[in-house]
Amino acid sequence: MPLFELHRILQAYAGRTVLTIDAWQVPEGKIVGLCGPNGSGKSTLLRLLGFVERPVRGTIHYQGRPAEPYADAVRGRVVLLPQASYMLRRTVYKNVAYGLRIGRVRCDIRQRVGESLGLVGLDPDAFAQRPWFALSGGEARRVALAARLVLRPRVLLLDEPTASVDSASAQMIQAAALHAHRQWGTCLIVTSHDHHWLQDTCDETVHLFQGRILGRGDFTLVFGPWQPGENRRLAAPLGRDQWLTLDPPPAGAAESDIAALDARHLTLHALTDPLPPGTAVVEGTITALALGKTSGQISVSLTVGATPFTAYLPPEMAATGHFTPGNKARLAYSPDAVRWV
Ligand SMILES: Nc1ncnc2c1ncn2[C@@H]1O[C@H](COP(=O)(O)OP(=O)(O)OP(=O)(O)O)[C@@H](O)[C@H]1O
Repeated sequence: MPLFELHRILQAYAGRTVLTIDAWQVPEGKIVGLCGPNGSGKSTLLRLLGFVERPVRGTIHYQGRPAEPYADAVRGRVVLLPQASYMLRRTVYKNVAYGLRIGRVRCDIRQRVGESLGLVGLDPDAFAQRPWFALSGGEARRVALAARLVLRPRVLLLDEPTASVDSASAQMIQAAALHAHRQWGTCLIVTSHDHHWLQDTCDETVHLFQGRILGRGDFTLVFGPWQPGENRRLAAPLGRDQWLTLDPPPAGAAESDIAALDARHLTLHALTDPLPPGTAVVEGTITALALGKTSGQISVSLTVGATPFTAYLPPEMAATGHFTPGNKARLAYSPDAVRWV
């Protein structure tokens, strides 16, 4: 049975639709990443999954049953860490213990609070009695996470958990979330712009764009503006002498249309390699490599002009040593493999 099952979801604010998901399922115990540009609906989706907000239309089943915001079945079990987490005007200890107290969880509260602070790398002796205002931004973020971990939730929804914290705090936040996953089987659903972290950590990554799920995996978005190119194709300038050429959308060319290229449809080539027939090509500089946690797939980030692309590197090609950060490489694609969004 899926942990979450979304059916014909629509969310709108002040009459403006910001999220539409026809059908989507999240399996038990997984780590799912949500990525996509600003405003694509990631936080909105997390709020719906966290049952702190009701969709305008559609149903969300949790463990096979339709669930409502703040229902008993989800309270304390499905827990959201929002981007801007609110702290009670009390000590760190009281902030972390709060969820246990209001949920009347039977446990040794002092021990659990100490454990949770330890998990996020904060020494309970030094931090438990600190007032809420005597914390740095990174410490406050970790206290907010400790206040969720103390509940040992079934689902932990993390909205940009490592945004605007330093790398040491980010590592502690990531390690604490993974501890929950390993120790208690907590399902993690994480939004992040840190592509490499998602790649390293997640069983699957879902790409959102303009309030819709584009698909699983990595996509490159090309925003145009589109111009008439050769063979009745459209072309978008990417950089000096670099053009992405695509077949026009079926409804006709619109300058504002956005193209999505699935990383699975891009192939990487060294500059001297022959190219597959019928493909178009762009040349870029490799900026990073990452190894997918479950897929074992090596993903390569390249920039072509200012546009970041992601492609997958077959293991036999990795051994050639061509595809390392700083090197140039070519990306071949079939112009009819593109999706217009
Ligand atoms: N409470 C609200 N009232 C009105 N509009 C909202 C509200 N919350 C979100 N929106 C709008 O919904 C859209 C999706 O916002 P959301 O925060 O879900 O995007 P996001 O992908 O999380 O963005 P970011 O990466 O910037 O955090 C945006 O256009 C935003 O302005």
